Amino acid sequence: MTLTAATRAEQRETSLAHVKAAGWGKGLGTLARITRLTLRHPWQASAAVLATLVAATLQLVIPRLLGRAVDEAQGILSANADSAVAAQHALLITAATLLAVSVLRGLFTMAQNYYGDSVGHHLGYELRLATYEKLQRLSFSFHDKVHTGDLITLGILDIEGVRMFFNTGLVRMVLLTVLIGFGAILLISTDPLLGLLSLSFVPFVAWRSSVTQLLLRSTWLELQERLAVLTRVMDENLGGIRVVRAFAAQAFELSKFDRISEGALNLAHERVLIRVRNTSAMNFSFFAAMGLVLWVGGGRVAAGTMTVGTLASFLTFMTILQMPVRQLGLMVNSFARASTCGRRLFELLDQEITIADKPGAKPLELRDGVLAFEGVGFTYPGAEKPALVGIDFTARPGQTIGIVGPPGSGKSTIAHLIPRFYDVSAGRITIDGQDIRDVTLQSLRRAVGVVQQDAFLFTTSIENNVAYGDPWAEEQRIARAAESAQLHDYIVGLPTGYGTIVGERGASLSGGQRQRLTIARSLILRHAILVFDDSTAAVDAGTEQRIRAAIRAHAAERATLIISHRLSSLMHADEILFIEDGRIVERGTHAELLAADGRYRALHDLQLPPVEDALQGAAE
Ligand SMILES: Nc1ncnc2c1ncn2[C@@H]1O[C@H](COP(=O)(O)OP(=O)(O)OP(=O)(O)O)[C@@H](O)[C@H]1O
Repeated sequence: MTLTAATRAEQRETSLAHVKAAGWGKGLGTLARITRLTLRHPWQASAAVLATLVAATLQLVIPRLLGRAVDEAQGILSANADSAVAAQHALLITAATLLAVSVLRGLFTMAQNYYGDSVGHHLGYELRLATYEKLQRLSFSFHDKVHTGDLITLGILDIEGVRMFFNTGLVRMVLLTVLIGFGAILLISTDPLLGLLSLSFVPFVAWRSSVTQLLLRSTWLELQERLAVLTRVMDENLGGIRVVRAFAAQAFELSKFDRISEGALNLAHERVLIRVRNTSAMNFSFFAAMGLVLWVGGGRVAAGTMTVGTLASFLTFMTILQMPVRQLGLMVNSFARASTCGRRLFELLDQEITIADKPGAKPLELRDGVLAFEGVGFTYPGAEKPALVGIDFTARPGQTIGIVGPPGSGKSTIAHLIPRFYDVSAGRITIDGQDIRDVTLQSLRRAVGVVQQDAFLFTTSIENNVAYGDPWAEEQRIARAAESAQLHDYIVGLPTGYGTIVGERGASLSGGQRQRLTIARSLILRHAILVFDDSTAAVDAGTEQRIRAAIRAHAAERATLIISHRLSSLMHADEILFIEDGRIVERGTHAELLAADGRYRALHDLQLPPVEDALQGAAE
């Protein structure tokens, strides 16, 4: 799924024409699925619908009672003293009934809102959890394609669109059907002409309010898009604040922000205009209809063919009906929004998880921890050229394999295949003879530790960052891992030591300190196989040597892979693989590769002039 493109395309799917073009069938399928999800809460959903039915019926009774009250009041005025008492009594009963019906209607409307919202909130909670869980399990090939921002939008705005559907779409539909449907029957059966005149504003207001809401929705989506760009610009500006200041680019950044901000302002202005224009048109049609009813009805009252009370009940009914009819647009909007948001959300929830446990997969049985690549080939999904071809090597416990090669040659790809971030396209990878695709992911990832190029840290204490893989690790273990990563002395020198909170993504630490913290995070877990993917690039040579010595002490019982651009990081390895264009083009020990006088030798002479080499050798 290319969500970025889909998002852009679907965000325009908002005007009436688009809703039609999108195909009612698919849209209805999505709405049916949302409805099925809401039915997982049958009690609350039934209570909401029942309360709506009762509230709407009671609302229909109010104009009748009011009309009767008016007739009774008129009766008091025109009656003699005796019958006036009886008429007053009747008016009191009608007034009390009216009050009771109004209070009951209020209570049932409260219940309708409470249960309607409750179903929506439960659904929102479930969908948020399901989405987050899915995102945790989806393979990297999915995350490579989809922009993180789009996933966040999906997790917030789209779930909101689906969540609101029950109350603002379905429940409102029940309310409007009862009010308009039964109301029309009541009015027309009382007086066909006056009934039709009373309802004459309904089609126009329903049409205008639906079109307005769809227009507002399309501009709302555009506004969201512009605000998202504003957020991105601000985020980038703050993230790259040092670059901006260094290039004295504040004025440029400000004008960029101002331009997008102005676009958002214009759109907001457009929205206000749409709303104001349509509200005026709807008000006009309503009052025109009311004028007609007063004119025709007034004539009938004057001719004595209709009571004042009946005319009053027509006018009251029109007033009551006005608001729900205007809300028809909100209902149509809710249907359109739920259908778009739901389709996007379900597309994500239905994504196939390509990297998953095979049915009946067993945990990895670790005996020695021998890692073997057997003729491994790999092509990234959608890529034309393979990233790796025919990779063969074996790493035994206590052994170190060094991997070196030019940028983009496929070194990190080798690291990503071992914990199954991706599955091989050819050949196989085994640990102690077991194909890693046949064992459970959990057991595999417990056995393999990858210290990644990108030293990502969480905004929490240093202690929590080191113990991320094992939150129950004791203090000594945490300190020992930090010591091996040559970070302990620095940490204890901090005023709050291991409790120091690292800033956003570790911003308060230097690049080298961040890398050493991620090394400590991996060392604490005692993986059977450890992979360092260029993870000491930001560490000075002296510190790196000390880390290497400490790792070697740990590595006595594990297989280690070191990927690096810096030869000094891997020249001590038992076997060094020189990768180019995804193939091993040279292999051997440091001495063998120097003697071969090939690419490795050329890189060596470039990086380590003879004097430094001698010093390195002495330090080993
Ligand atoms: N997620 C991805 N999707 C598609 N192609 C990718 C992806 N990641 C890497 N590649 C491509 O695969 C090839 C190998 O990339 P890889 O990251 O393994 O190289 P590398 O040797 O580790 O590079 P460097 O030394 O710069 O880190 C490159 O051509 C790269 O563009």
